[in-house]
Amino acid sequence: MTVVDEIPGEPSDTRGRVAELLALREQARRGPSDRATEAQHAKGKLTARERIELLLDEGSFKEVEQLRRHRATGFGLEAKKPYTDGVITGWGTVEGRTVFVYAHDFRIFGGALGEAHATKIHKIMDMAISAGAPLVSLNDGAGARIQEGVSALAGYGGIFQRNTRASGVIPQISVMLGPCAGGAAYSPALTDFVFMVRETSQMFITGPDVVKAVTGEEITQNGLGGADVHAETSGVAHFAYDDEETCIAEVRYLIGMLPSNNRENPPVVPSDDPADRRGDVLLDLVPADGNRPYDMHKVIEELVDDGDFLEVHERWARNIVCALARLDGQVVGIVANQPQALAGVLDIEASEKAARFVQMCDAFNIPIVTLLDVPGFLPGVDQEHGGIIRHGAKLLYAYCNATVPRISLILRKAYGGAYIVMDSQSIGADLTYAWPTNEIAVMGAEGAANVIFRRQIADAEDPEAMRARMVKEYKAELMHPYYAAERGLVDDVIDPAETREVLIASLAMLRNKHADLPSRKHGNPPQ
Ligand SMILES: CC(=O)SCCNC(=O)CCNC(=O)[C@H](O)C(C)(C)COP(=O)(O)OP(=O)(O)OC[C@H]1O[C@@H](n2cnc3c(N)ncnc32)[C@H](O)[C@@H]1OP(=O)(O)O
Repeated sequence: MTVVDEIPGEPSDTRGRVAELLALREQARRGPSDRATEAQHAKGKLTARERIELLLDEGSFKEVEQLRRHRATGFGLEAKKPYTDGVITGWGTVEGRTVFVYAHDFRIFGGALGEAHATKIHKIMDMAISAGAPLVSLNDGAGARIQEGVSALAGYGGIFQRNTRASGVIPQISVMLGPCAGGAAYSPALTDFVFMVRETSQMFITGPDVVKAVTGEEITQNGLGGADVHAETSGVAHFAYDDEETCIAEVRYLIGMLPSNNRENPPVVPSDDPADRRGDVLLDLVPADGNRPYDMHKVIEELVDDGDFLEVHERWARNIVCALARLDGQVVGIVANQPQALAGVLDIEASEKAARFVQMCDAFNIPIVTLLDVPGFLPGVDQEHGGIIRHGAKLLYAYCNATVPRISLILRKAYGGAYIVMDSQSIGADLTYAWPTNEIAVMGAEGAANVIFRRQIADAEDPEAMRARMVKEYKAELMHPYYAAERGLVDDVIDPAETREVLIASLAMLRNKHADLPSRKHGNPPQ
């Protein structure tokens, strides 16, 4: 394939040159062959350009290095030098705001990454960082291009380094739309959000063949690294959808909730939902009895603008809910215990999930609202041996480090370390509220009485009667709803129906909050 063969006009004048350019562009846009496009569609997948069209506002895409080709040799590569080199890069807009994008073209070398392909991605990442705009990768690639050896591996290194440098500076969103192996799976893991599509996208470090050779385990690609696995079990994916169209529409929705970079605030969308709307339904929705479950989603729905929220990691660690929503038009990150799953305890996965979310909110100037109804950390050998101490510490560290406005609200119980960790006043919450159903203590009354009145209970003629008396005494002394308010450890006890109004007024007061951390290279957070 040479340029000369394809010149439709006379190249010696400018019109001929322009005709040549248009022909080359058309060739690059079309891609390798109709057959390759049909094969891509037959797998239930869109082409890279079709995906970009769905992501960006109509007609806004500006491509960079469309005519780039590789210069690699060997293994027949000299004869196969397609334009774009298998990745389409550029920028456009989402709801009028600039967004950078790169999209692997699976029709070219299976979207595998060679040297030219990698440097195109490096360039667009550098542009996104300089311009201070989000970067979206539409991944459908087979990892390092085998024929290019170490050059391909080095290309990945350049991406990882830029992912890390861009972390907390611009939002980075990875959309997985095909089988992504090796390096193609690591870059997404460094980004803020990972989206996947069921059946057609997979992520793994080594595929099923290698797994079988090394461990003897037999498993399908989806069983090893499909969307459900990563959205429910591993926590690698934040979102999973049934088709590419819905997935990419949700990426657009998420972008609308995020600032373009860490120096901006998230976009405010004026809301018709009254700031002082009462939530009387909350009085019945949350049972006063701390042991009765309810769905925290319904509480969030009642509090936020128009009942709309975007749940992150919806199906992983369901005992904690992390969601982006708006209160009077302003984006907030909500972290809430879910009494409906594992009674809302904090365990290893819930701690990791919430820690990453809090960290993301803090990086991108999103105020955090924490809704507590937590019986404590989950006890057990598995949890202790699995490192609940260091995983729980991640959440503690993330909150302690966060300088965005932070408001916490205790709905019912908040016991022990979990109370402290979930944005208590003592670790820096700007405002803490409690409903009159709150119960804050080191532990539940039964457990507490068994420890501190052990001797009295053992020595009593009727130990059960003594235990009941001591539990009652402990509750009356320490577990009444105004114990914390009397000590200034919550700023106010509020009527649940007025929660929305209180949160909105508090956020408005905190809008210009400014807090500096001591100068340091970086912290050393628990891992
Ligand atoms: C640091 C790292 O990234 S290490 C990881 C290196 N990558 C890998 O080990 C993955 C190797 N590839 C695969 O396992 C499979 O190709 C899969 C799972 C990604 C996709 O499988 P399928 O959908 O069946 O596609 P298929 O295997 O036909 O590949 C499509 C085309 O891409 C090519 N291709 C696939 N992977 C690569 C690669 N890593 N390098 C170069 N070309 C590749 C195939 O040769 C094929 O080319 P052709 O159309 O000219 O025949």
